[in-house]
Amino acid sequence: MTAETNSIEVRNLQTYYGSRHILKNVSLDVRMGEIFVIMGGSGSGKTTLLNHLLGLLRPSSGSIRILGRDVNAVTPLEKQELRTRMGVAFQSGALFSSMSVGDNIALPLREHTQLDETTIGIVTRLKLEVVSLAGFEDLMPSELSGGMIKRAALARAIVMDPRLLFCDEPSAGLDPVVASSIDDLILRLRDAMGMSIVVVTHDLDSTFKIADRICVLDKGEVLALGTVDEIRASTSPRIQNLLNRRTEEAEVDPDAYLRRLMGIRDGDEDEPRGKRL
Ligand SMILES: Nc1ncnc2c1ncn2[C@@H]1O[C@H](COP(=O)(O)OP(=O)(O)OP(=O)(O)O)[C@@H](O)[C@H]1O
Repeated sequence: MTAETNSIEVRNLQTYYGSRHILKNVSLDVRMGEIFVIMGGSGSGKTTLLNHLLGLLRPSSGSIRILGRDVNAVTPLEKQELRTRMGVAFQSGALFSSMSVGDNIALPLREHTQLDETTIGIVTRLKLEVVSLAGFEDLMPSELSGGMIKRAALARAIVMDPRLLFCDEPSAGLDPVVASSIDDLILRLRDAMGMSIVVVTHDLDSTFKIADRICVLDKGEVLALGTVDEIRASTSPRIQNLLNRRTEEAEVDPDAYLRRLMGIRDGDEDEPRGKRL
């Protein structure tokens, strides 16, 4: 039974928006306990795929099994039960601004469990401690920094001890040091709680730091899927192009660039073309 080794199984997923073909025959597995990064450029289909995995979109065809259940064949009650086993940290943090940090984190417990308030308080404070925000429960979201909001969103996403955690662009908008500390936190959460974590990002540094396996999406297709080493070693020009984009930009030959600007063609004797016109 594959459900014991895979927390997600996607087979031949196709998505159309009207006549536009958005996801093209996507198949992938996310294994229990791994950090699986979905990366790709803007418009490659990352958010659309994430929405499918969360059961928010119906595929045009293909199947999606989450924790052993076909998300498009479950009853509404089963879907609700499945959702309590999945935590989601959205890109913006998505905390309710009118509630304290503690109330934001306690919300899933109040909505989905019968726990009494004392226990809810203990679990909330424990989760805040896990994300290094101990003692911040009485602050309002507006009093937190960008990095703290991401941490609080992660605390809320794990408050129900999910088997599967989804993080949408967890380090977007953060400076590199804070972004790196969020990467460390994601690694620590997986090690401490043993859950599978699906991260959607376009950040290469973050991807290579946290991923066990990477799925590279390009124009709605799985361009590559493998470990960090496998992706780095890929000989596909499209993958290499993606990985080396920054390097290529950094390796512009300043002399050649200046010659181009001045209109000097290769082979010309340093005479700007403009002079001859
Ligand atoms: N509701 C929609 N209706 C029509 N087209 C859509 C809709 N949502 C997304 N698309 C299109 O689907 C494609 C994939 O979009 P998606 O948001 O999944 O990409 P992405 O990789 O998450 O991009 P980004 O990193 O910019 O968020 C894009 O071409 C987008 O324009």
